[in-house]
Amino acid sequence: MPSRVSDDFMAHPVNLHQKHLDLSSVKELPDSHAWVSPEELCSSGASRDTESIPVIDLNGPNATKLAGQACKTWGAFQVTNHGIPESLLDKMEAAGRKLFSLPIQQKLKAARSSDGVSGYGVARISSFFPKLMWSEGFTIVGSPLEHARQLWPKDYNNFCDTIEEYEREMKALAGRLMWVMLGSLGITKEDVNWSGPRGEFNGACAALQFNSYPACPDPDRAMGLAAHTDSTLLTILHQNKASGLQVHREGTGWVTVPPLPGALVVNVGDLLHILSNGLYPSVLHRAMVNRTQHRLSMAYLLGPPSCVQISPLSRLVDHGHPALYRPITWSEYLDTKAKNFNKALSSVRLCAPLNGFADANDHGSVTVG
Ligand SMILES: C=C1C[C@]23C[C@H]1CC[C@H]2[C@@]12CCC[C@@](C)(C(=O)O1)[C@H]2[C@@H]3C(=O)O
Ligand SMILES: O=C(O)CCC(=O)C(=O)O
Ligand SMILES: [Fe+2]
Repeated sequence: MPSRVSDDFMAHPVNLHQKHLDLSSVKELPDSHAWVSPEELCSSGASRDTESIPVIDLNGPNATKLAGQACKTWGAFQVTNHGIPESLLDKMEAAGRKLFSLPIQQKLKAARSSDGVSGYGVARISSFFPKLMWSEGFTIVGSPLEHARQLWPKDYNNFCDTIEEYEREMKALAGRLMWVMLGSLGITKEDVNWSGPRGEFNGACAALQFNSYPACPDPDRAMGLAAHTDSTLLTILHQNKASGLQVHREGTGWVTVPPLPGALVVNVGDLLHILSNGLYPSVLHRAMVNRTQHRLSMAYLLGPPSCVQISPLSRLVDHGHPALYRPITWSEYLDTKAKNFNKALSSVRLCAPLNGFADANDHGSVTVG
């Protein structure tokens, strides 16, 4: 997946030394990481957080209906009773903590290459912003073995075993969630031929992303992970007990998603937005940082099999509801995202909305700071 440094980034070159700062040892927010100036800070109002995304019991009798409502109105929900053992979530969190606490020189041995997807580094979307984010990430696509070996030459097996177990469990949960979410639209296994004979999404591609947000000396002026939508069908996110995830809703603004012990956050991604012909809008979200706690999150990013062209499901398309998006594969979409970032979804759109307003997901006007 080639990514091209954006013109915007070129206009704001970043000092390469600062690109790999050891954030946990920085005592004062450097200008390279200051998203908000002291003057702006005085005038910016705090968000109220009077409501948040629904919490859905996956084994509850209304799970399908509630998930459908949540996807339509928020593009996200939290799920409980999902069947992922808490001990596995704890093990993954510990694995992430161990990884990010390595010395920076060690982490850089597993650095993501400029044209690669896997490895250690800043968020891929960094190139679209003039300032750096207060975070570091580690992406796994396929086997983690090579990078784990570079990080822990003598002791990489534990990490790989934990990742493998987590991916297995997440794959099963992601398939189950897909059917809960699609089921609410009346979609059945026959409507999605690439889901396989038993609808297990066996050929699906996925990525795993660890995010680390060290405690920050000036959190109100920093940004953990800038506002974005995920280029996925769906994303299953686990956050540790430090809050920071916010989702955006039209008319409401930014809303915090509080960490609930044992719960997982489910986000609608751009490809499910396309598949549902816009009925489930992908959710704009971001991560904030805080002064005292180290925040960790891990995302399981589910995509379709690489050869599959994703387009609006034919059951959702008729005379009154024309297909709004052209067919596109996941890797083609990731390329488009790497070039166009938050304009990627509208660049795949076939016809402009009748009311003349922007696509529900075309968040070009939302301020990210
Ligand atoms: C499969 C994916 C999805 C990616 C790219 C690639 C691997 C890493 C994913 C993320 C994870 C962090 C946010 C994001 C915006 C980023 O910078 O890297 C995601 C991006 C996307 O959803 O577009
Ligand atoms: O850290 C978080 O809560 C958000 C992470 C995220 O959005 C991502 O990895 O795509
Ligand atoms: Fe995300």
